[in-house]
Amino acid sequence: MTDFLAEAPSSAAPRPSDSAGLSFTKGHGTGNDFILTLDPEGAAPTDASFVAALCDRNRGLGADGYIRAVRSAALPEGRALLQTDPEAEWFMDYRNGDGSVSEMCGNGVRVFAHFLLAKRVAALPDGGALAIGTRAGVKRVTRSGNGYAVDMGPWEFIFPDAAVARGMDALVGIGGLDVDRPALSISMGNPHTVVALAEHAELDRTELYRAPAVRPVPPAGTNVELVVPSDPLVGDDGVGRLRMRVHERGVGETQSCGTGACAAAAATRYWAGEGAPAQWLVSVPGGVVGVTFFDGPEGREHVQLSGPAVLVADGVLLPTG
Ligand SMILES: N[C@@H](CCC[C@H](N)C(=O)O)C(=O)O
Repeated sequence: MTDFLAEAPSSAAPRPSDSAGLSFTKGHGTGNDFILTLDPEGAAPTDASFVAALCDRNRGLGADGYIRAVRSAALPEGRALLQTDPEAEWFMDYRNGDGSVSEMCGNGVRVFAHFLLAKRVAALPDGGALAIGTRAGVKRVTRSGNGYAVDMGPWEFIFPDAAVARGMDALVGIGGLDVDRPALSISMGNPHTVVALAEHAELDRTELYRAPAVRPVPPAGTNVELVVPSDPLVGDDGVGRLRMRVHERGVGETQSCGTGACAAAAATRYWAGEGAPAQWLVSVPGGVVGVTFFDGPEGREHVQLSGPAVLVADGVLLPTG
């Protein structure tokens, strides 16, 4: 049994208050991995030191993020959503591996839906959608192939004036590349800075264990996506293709980032201009996710993310120290 809790600073590492321990499930979406806990009343620990110790790959269980499944009614953010969307019974309370809170996680929300269904606390009727509360609003998840598709809502420029005037709004210094690269800052509810590189060799030699130096940094920090559009960009099937690596805010380089894939496709589509496809496949180190742009019900363009969701193991975290 792990004793990592004993290594976290004692003042900052809340123990599971329940003597039965903290039940958790390990899951991933294209290698972006999470520790999930079913926490209907919102009582499980969220202290940043606890989360960082839990997610530590050498001294903890190891994960890119920690997700509590809390009833929306048990959290102020959730109660606010319930006023307009009473279907969103469950709230995805997402934290990065360093313990910081994020507004949204695209791979996480698919894994979250799969987790709720596996725990039989939610149901997804054939052809129906599961509404999930997040800090970036309510997301609707449906089944798609062997995985799930999520209506991620509209994408937005973070610095609209510069983005529209120049097609870029930031410069990014990246380890392993000698010259700063132009970038476009895009919000998927959480912030992203997308850099296009010309060649696969460049993408391969970038050092993403260090955070890229972004100027200007969006107000709440940013996730950085490096993309190489395929050549030709659009295949005979009318689908656009990209290869992507990502350095996530609050984590480091990860195998995949769903919101990052959406932002990367949105930026590349914007750069490609009129006639660019609505459907994209984004290859990440951990697999492939699909991104589709469509007209949302309120007349704004929405982004749909699709991909797999895998649950790996259940466990119980017992205090040992
Ligand atoms: N991997 C996630 C994004 C997780 C949050 C991100 N690190 C942030 O701080 O915004 C995804 O699949 O979208």
